[in-house]
Amino acid sequence: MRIDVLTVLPGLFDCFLKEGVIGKAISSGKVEVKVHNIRDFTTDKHRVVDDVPYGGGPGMVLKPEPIFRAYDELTKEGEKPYVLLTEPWGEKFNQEMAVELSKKPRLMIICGRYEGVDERVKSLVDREVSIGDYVLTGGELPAMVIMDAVLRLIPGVLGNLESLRADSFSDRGLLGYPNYTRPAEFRGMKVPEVLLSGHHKKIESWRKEQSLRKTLERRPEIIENLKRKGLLTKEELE
Ligand SMILES: COc1cccc(COC(=O)c2cn[nH]c2)c1
Repeated sequence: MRIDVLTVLPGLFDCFLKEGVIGKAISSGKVEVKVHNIRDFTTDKHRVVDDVPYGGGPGMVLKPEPIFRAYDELTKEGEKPYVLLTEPWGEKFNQEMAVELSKKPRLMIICGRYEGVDERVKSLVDREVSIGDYVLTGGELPAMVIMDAVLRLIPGVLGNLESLRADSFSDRGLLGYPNYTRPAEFRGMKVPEVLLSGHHKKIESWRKEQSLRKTLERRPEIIENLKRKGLLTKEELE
């Protein structure tokens, strides 16, 4: 997968693209992520990327020209990217969308900022995406959240150990089961016996039950959603 990011603050991505699983996925060439400074696509001396809103009102709006110039330049060759725009009022990002996006050969993420982008930029956008109902100073962190969730789903990125994690749970948006590691007892708190039993079938069903119970308690709408989509097996429904 190739991802092009358009932002006025490219420096925010430096650590994210160097460290951890994401850093390895890029250095190994499994994925390609290029961060572009929108300012590099301005033509005026002051490299202006924003301007005051028509109709008045507070703040500034990201101008269309530099973004369109960047889009034209970056889409001259290769596959057309699936374009995301990060803004607070977009479609809510979730694991289902992460799975869908992980199958695209090429993404472009335009990071909103200030009061937002000029509306005409949306003619380039396939999906306006929000990571939550709150307002940040810029769409760069949401872009990193989206890339993190998407890139970890690319085959080979997580490596075989982690990818064996019961992703059939998180892929369906179910909450995770409790995790324990040594010691078996710590400050009087014991690890559940079943996890020490070595009985894999019992352990698997205990984890599934824990995950479903926690999801039903904290996020019943996820269970309802999965029921409606027929994504819960009948024994899971019991
Ligand atoms: C008016 O403030 C704006 C305008 C445009 C972009 C942003 C940054 O994005 C977010 O705040 C966001 C994205 N998903 N969830 C929150 C803020």
